[in-house]
Amino acid sequence: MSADAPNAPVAYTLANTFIQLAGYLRTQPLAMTVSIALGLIAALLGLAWQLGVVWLIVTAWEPTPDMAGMGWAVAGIAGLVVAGRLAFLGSTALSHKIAVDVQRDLRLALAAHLAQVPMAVSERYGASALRRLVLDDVESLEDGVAHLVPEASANFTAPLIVLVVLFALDWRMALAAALPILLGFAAMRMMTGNSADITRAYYERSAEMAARATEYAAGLPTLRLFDGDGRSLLRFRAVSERYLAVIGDWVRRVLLASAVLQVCVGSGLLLVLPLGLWLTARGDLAVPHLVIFLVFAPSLGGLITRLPNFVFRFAQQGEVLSRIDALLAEPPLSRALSSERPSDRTVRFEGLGFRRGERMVLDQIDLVLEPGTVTALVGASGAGKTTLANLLMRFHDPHQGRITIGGVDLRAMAPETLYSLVGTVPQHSWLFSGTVAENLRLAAPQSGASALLEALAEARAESFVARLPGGLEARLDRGGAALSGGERQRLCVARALLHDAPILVLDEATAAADPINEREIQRALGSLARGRTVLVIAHRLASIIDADRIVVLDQGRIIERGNHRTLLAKRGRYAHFWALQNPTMPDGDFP
Ligand SMILES: Nc1ncnc2c1ncn2[C@@H]1O[C@H](COP(=O)(O)OP(=O)(O)OP(=O)(O)O)[C@@H](O)[C@H]1O
Repeated sequence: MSADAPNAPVAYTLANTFIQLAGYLRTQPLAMTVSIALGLIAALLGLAWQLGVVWLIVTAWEPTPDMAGMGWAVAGIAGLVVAGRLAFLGSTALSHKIAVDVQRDLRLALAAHLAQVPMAVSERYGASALRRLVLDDVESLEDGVAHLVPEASANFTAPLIVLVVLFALDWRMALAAALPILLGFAAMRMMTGNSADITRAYYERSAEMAARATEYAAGLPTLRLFDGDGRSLLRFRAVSERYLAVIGDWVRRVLLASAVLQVCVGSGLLLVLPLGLWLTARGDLAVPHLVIFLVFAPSLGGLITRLPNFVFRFAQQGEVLSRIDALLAEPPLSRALSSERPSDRTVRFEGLGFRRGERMVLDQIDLVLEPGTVTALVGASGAGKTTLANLLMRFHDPHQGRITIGGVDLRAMAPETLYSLVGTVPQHSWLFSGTVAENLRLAAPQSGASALLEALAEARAESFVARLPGGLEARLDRGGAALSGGERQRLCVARALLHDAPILVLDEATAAADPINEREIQRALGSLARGRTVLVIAHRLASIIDADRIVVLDQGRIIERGNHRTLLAKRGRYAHFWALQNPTMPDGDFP
């Protein structure tokens, strides 16, 4: 849901965002009601002490002022001021507490939602945008929840009450007091245009800059080698300049608008004072009423000076909320759960098709992975191997056909069931910031230290983990950046061993390893694969010559299948790949 229709009136923007923000607060209705009520009480106490000031002025004007009464009034005013401040502090303290809870719940909701939507969604957003959304955007809601909702309730209610009371006292004077506000509104609207447009442009440019900065930092080693003339720096500069242009435009408009506003606010008394004196001289306005107008008319001016700031902050919140809502509105993978249990561990791809845009990247795939067998996927880059493996892990749902395990469609299977059946050692071994043990227990939370060490030994990772300071309790930061690619991969093999899923997806699991590491990993994978149903993607054909079945993909279709010997004998695409990778091996000389 968009926070703001294009060119929507300011009041619509404010009300819409207010309602959206309030929607996020519905989990804490009592706390929020108390916070808003305290804000209102603070505003009413503010009006009350100003009325006290009116009474003091009128009393002091009398020929024989009531000195004792004035003394009490001063004490009362002081009390009201203090009580007003306390009520306001109570309101914001409570709203800050609510903001922290709302932010925590929202981050958890976003993380949980991201785990349920197709991977295509996170691919579309990109890591930088998702990080901004979950961290920065949710963080910036603090302003909306902790400040804007209670402040807006108080700051707008009090002037509205004042306006109603002033109109009840004397409509001509009230109109004179309100006229600068109406002029100010109109001028501000003309100067700033649609503040939602400005904040959207601001966000887009700053997101572009963040993405470029991340890309620049990540690509520095490559850029140093290839970018001697600093072209990429120039590109980054162009992005920064676009960002500065948006800020410059905004500052110019705001400066002009606020100058106009100051004039309007300053002119408030210019109308009220002469009109009031004239009406009083004619006997049309009582002196106490004149004093009320003189005291309260400037507070209406105060409202309008705060308004641009409120409008901008509300528009900013509206933008943030629309981004968060858009992500939460991404439909999750379907969960048409079936009570049927998989009858066995046979995996079937039946008439499978998957599109990227208009292009079929997998088409008419029929394939059976028999329990306890190893099936290797082979094919040129872009043939669809990773996509097929990802579909088995249900990162996406197929557009045609289906995948079943033991006769049950993946779409009807509870995610817990699916992920207890299917494990993986991914292409890019992923470790999170935490200890080695915590990383391993992600797969099997209940495992004791001895089970972890056993898995590490089987994954040929025991000796390098023992060398880390703290061993199992050694901390891994930045995705395990301090480890080599092969070491990270062996930890992932250990994690997969602990996961103990009967079906395993291996995506180029030895790609990151040196020859010694590779031998170690092959051994580790050998133990991992034993007795399991394995789907392996391997570019190096030497590592899959013992596979029970090799499937050759080309542009999303299966073009050959068989074992190493039968495929070589066929002298088709697989034999061609083999010859390319093993040029020294004579034709027909099979290992
Ligand atoms: N996120 C994406 N968005 C759009 N197209 C994609 C995306 N990921 C993959 N593709 C396209 O889908 C097709 C299949 O890609 P896939 O990664 O499955 O191939 P692959 O055989 O695993 O290639 P490689 O061996 O290079 O990893 C390719 O044409 C690729 O360009």
